[in-house]
Formats: sequence, C-alpha cells, structure tokens
Amino acid sequence: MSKNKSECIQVVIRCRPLSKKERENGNEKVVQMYSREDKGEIMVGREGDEEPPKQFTFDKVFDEAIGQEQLFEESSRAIVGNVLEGYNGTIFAYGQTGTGKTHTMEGEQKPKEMRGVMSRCFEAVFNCIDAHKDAQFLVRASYLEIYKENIRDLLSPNPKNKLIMHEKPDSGVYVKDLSSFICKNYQEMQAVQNTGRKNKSMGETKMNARSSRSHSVFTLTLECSELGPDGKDHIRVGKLNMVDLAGSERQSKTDASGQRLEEAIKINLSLTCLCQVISALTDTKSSYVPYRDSQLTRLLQDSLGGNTKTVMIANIGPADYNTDETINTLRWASRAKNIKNKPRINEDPKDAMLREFQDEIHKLRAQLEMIQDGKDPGVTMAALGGQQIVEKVIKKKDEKKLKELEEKLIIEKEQIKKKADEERQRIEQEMNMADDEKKQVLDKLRQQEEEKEKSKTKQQELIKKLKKMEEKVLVGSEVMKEAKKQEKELKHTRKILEKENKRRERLEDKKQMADDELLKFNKKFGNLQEELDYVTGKLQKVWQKYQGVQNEIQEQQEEFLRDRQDMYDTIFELDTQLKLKTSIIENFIPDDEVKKVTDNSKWNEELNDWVLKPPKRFQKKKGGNRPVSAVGMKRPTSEYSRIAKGLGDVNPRFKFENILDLDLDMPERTTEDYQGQVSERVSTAINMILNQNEEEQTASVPIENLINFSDSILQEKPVTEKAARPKSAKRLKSAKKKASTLQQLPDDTQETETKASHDTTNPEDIPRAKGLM
Ligand SMILES: Nc1ncnc2c1ncn2[C@@H]1O[C@H](COP(=O)(O)OP(=O)(O)OP(=O)(O)O)[C@@H](O)[C@H]1O
Repeated sequence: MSKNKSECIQVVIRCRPLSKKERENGNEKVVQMYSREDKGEIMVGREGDEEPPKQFTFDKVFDEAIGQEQLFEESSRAIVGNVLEGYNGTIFAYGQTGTGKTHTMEGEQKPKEMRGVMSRCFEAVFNCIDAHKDAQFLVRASYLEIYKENIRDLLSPNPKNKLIMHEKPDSGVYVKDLSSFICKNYQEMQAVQNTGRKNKSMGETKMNARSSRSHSVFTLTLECSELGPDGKDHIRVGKLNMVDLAGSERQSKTDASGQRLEEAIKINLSLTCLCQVISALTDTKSSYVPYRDSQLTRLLQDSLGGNTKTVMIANIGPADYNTDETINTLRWASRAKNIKNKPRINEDPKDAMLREFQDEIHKLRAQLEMIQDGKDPGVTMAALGGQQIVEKVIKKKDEKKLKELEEKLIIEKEQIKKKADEERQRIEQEMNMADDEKKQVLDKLRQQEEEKEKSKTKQQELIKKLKKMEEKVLVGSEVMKEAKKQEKELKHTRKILEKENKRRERLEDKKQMADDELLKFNKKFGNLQEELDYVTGKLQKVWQKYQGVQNEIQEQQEEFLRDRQDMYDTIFELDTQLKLKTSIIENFIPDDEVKKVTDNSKWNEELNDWVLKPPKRFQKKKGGNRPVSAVGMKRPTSEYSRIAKGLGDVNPRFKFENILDLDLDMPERTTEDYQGQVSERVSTAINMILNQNEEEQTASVPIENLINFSDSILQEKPVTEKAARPKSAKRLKSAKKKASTLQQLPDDTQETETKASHDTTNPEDIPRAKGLM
C-alpha cells in the first residue's frame, strides 16, 4: 500500500438495548439494523408511521446482540496492527448522552467478556509484541480529559491543574507537561487506565446515572525498533488515541441546572465545533477548517483530515423518545464517512525515546565489560570515543549472562571479606610486630578491602540499572510467535469459512427471489391491464420515495431550527451571566480600576482565557537621606548621648549608635470614601439585585422588607465602622426615599424608571459606589 494514499475514516454504528427505565416507561424500539455483504443498513422509524423510515448506510452496524469482543474484533482490531506498523490511530466514541460510549470504550473489568475497546487494545498490543521476536518495543501511556475547555492530566497527583496545548511543525499538537508512564505488560497498562478513570469528571444527570462530564483521551505510544533491509536498526513510532467523548444533551431533556448546566453548555459547544469541523472537511467548497475553535478539535486535528487511521464508533439508543437525537447522530456519522485522511508511517523520528534507551543500555553494557576487564570505564570510553566502544559490546539482551555475573559478584564479595578477615587475624596474632605497626597494616588492609568491595558494589549497581532498563524494552518470544501465527491462521480460516457460508446463503436467497419474481412476472403480465397496474405501482413507489426525500428535507430544516433554538438558549444563558457581571463591574468597581484591568489584560490563545500582563516592577523607593555625623564626630549620634558623653557618662548605651532613617513601606490606598449623593442608579441596582435574590426564594417581597433587610445589615456592622463612615446613614436614607418613590409608581412606570437609569449614557451622571461594599 502506498504510504500516503488517502482513505476515508471508518464509521461503525452501535445500538444499545432498551434500558430498564425505557422498558418500564413503555418506550418502543424504532431502530432496525441489517448487515448486507460489506455494508450495514439502519432504518429509523415505526412501521405504522405516516412518514417512511429514515435509512442510512455505514461500513458496519451492530445491534444490541453484539458483545464487547465481537465489536472490538470487527471495529478496532485492525487499527492495533496499524499502530504496530508505525501509523497513528484513533478510535473515538460519539453520540447522545447515555447511549453507551463509556460502555463501549471502557466497559467493565469483570467479568472478562465485559471489557471495553481500550482494555482489548492493550491486550492486543502486548500480544503482538510477544509475537515479534526480532524487534524491540517501548510502550508508554498517558491519559487526559478536557473538562469545560480545560485540559487536565488524569495521571497527575494534581489532576485538576490546567495544562496547555502546543504545536510543533514536525510532530503536530502536543500537551505540555503531560505525564506518561512506561508499561511492560497488560496489567501495568490496565492499572494506569484505572488510576486515570478514578480522576475522570463524572456526574449524575436525568439521562445517565454515571455520565462523563468531560472528553477523555487515553494515548498509547508504541515505539518499535527493527532491523531494516539496509542492515540498520530503524525505529517506528505509532500512537493510538482512544477517545470517550462526552455525550450531547438537550437542556429540555436533562433539566440540568447549576454545575451540570455549565458542563452541558461547554460539552454541547465543543461538540458543535466538532460537527463544524466535520462539515468543513466534507464540504468541497469550504477552504477553512475551524480546528482552533475548541480544545477537542485541536487535539483531534490529526485524526480528522490528518495523517491518522481513524475509526468512529457512533452510539445510538433504540427508544422512540430519542428518535430526533438518533437521526441527528446518524446524520453526522454519515457525513463523517466522507472525511479523508492521509495516514503515513512515522519512521525514525528525532524524539524517539527507544533510541535513548538503547544508547543508554549499550553504554551500561560497555561499562560493565570494562570493569570486568579491570579497565577504568570513564577513561577508556572517552579515549575510544564513547559510541565506538558501545558498538563493540554485546547488543542483545542476555539475561542468563547477567544472572551469572550477579552470582559471581556475590561470591567474589564474600571471598574478599573472608580473605581480609583471615589476613586481619594473622596480623593480630603476629608477635614480632609493634602495636603501631600492626595498626598501620590493619588500616591499609581495611582500605584495600573497602576499595575492592566498592568496585564490586558498583558492578552490582550497574547490573541492576541495566536490568531495570532492559525490562522496560520489550522483546517477543519464539514460542509466542509460533502460537500467534497458528492462532492467526486459525482465525483467518474461520473467517474465510464464515464468508463462504454467507455467500452461499446469499446466492440461495437470490435464486429464490429470482424464481419468485419470474413467477410473479408470468402471473402479472397475463394481460395488458395487469401490466398497467404494474407500471402504476412502480410509479407510486417512485412518488413515495420522492415524498420521503421531501420529508427528509423538511425534517432537516426542523432539526436545524431545534439546534438553533438550543444555541439561542445557550446564548441567552451566557448573555444573562454577562449582564450580571457587567452590572456588578459598572456599579461597584471604579472606572479607573476597570480601565487599568482592561488595559493590562490580553487574550491568551494557549490558555483560552484572559490573563493579566505581568505588573511593572515597582520602582524601588530610594531610602531616606543617610544621616550625617556632626562636625568632629565619627558617626551620627543623638543629642542626648552627646551631652551624656560630654558629662563623662561611660554607659555603653551612649556609645555611637547605628542610626538609620528608613521610611516604612506603607501600602498604597486604592479606595476612597464616597462623599457625594447616592445616585438613583445605585439605589435601583441594589434594589434590583436584592429583589432578584428574594424572588428566587419567594414569589414577591414588598420593598419595605428589602429596606428593613438592608437596615439590619447596616445595624449588624461594628460601631467603629459606623463611626468611620458617617455617610452610610445618609445613603440609606436616600435609598429608602428612592425605593418608596418607586413603590408609589405603577408597575410599568417602575420598569421604565429602572430602564431609564440603566440607559443613562453620560458617565458624569453616574456617581460610582466607591467604598460602599
Ligand atoms: N450495549 C450495551 N449493552 C448493555 N448496556 C449498555 C450498553 N450500552 C450502554 N449500556 C448501559 O447504558 C448506561 C449508559 O451507558 P454509558 O454511561 O456508557 O453512556 P455514555 O454514552 O457514555 O453516556 P454519557 O455521554 O452521559 O457519558 C450504562 O448503564 C451502560 O451500562
């Protein structure tokens, strides 16, 4: 296959069974699936309905009967092989909330049959590694989530910290400081996934008791080093992204509020961006793809229209009350089928970690050999030019040899100790030696013994390090290779057999149909009238099809209107929040402070947020003038001590003192007490906010209550504060007066009054409520 041939992303559909709740509610199934030859068809709609059912065709469709294993085999197994070849691969689950995305991607650990795509990919990767005898592998794992447009590291001790996405021209998008763990086997990788899963943002909604509130991405990086036809080692790096997207949800169905609503807004916005990217990629007229509009699309940039082999698993529910959402998911999935990627093998990348590991292992082996030969590894390595000596030593992992070496070292260490003990005993028993001489000889002996032991310990440490590094680099075994080969052949034969059976069944069906048709034909065309009926019937069918298409167009328009309404709701929600914040800023934060913050703020693309420019460093205030000494004095001294000394007082406290005049670094004041009249606008804003709060608890509260409420707040303040702010009583009086005036006005006049005060455009007319709060 050509390396850069473009190919469409593969789209498969999975429909879950009716849930217990749906069955209890009496919901009906509206989804039918048919697998035909190499395609799968889906019909959505009920038989008795006026409108004909909607029909879609995909690469593969799976109904509720499909198990986790078969789904993996038929949708994702192939991509593991591709990743091993050095391609990047992405498997992502997309669909409405509660349709089984997490069930598909993660599943359950027990029983084994319930394991999801992710665990099965891990298993497949390590099995493939086992079957590759002549290659070396390094496997790493990382796990992140995008929660409310913030990237979080699910494997970090602080998973709530925000991470930043960057882009490199050669390797594309990457997340800075994302942790990654080297895994030696399936169990280790599964443990990494379990750790991340515990940190994922989950929550209960009306549609799903354990709903993912974030998009999560598990990345498995597989580096493989193999001897190429040129006789040199080549490294391939494949990355497999396993993505569990958060589900789209309609506010009207989930009844979400507060935190859940905020999450839902962000989820829907990022999924809308995903749909826009799909739209742009499949629209031949579109020249711009809005990847940068959301963190999700930025992260999936390579998987959608990039250099990755991608599988999209679209999850749907079968119940009638979700028909609109099901059709919507199928429409986007159907469009995604036309996205073209150009997968390519990542060969010999500069930043391959496996290369670093191999070099380090070679160096350690060389050092070990040199120590054994009695050479100083540092000197010899440098003299021979490092890498050259590394190339000379055994390249292959040889566990047996290392074990022998370890055992030999233990014995040698014991021998050194034994020999030294014997020698020590001999010297101590020596009669012809003076005590001092004995001591000297014993010290020398101890020194020699320590040096020898040190050298052996160093070798032991080297072996330990070497073993640790070699353990991380994986190599397959011959036995496994054979077993895998046989298993593969068996599977292949089974598949061919199944295909043959299916083909035979299809041929028999076709023959039966042709016979039936012939019979019908002979019957129908008995006379001309029957022929006319036949043609009319055909015409009616065409007419029905035409009407079906018309209905489809109408429904698409309705869907579009619904989506638009949803967007309006979202905009309204955001607008309301913005108005509240603007009102708070306008009424309670001084103009110059707002200006200062505005002037110093700038939009940070990486953080997707506003950040303040770093403040200019305060000019260090110069210290006060250094006090000078009086004429004839060595140092500055106080008047009193001068007189005391003059009178002959020898008290040490009248010695010269170190007097320094240091100004205290007092904080600058940024607030001021409000001196003027309270404006209508301020009192109206207070009343409005208090009114809003009260309205949430009771239907309506008389304005006197609000005034009493504000009275009580003021009375609760400490006396000292009251004394410091004599104007507050006056302000309150004015607010009371305003409120009572408003109360006397009819309802619509009040509204106009409030609006008028809001519409005031002359800033001079709006005294700020500085120091009010
Ligand atoms: N194919 C299936 N067979 C049996 N049960 C399923 C299947 N798919 C989903 N379920 C069940 O449906 C429920 C919702 O599934 P899941 O949490 O995976 O949905 P989701 O699409 O990830 O939802 P969200 O987007 O809210 O995270 C779970 O209880 C799950 O066990």
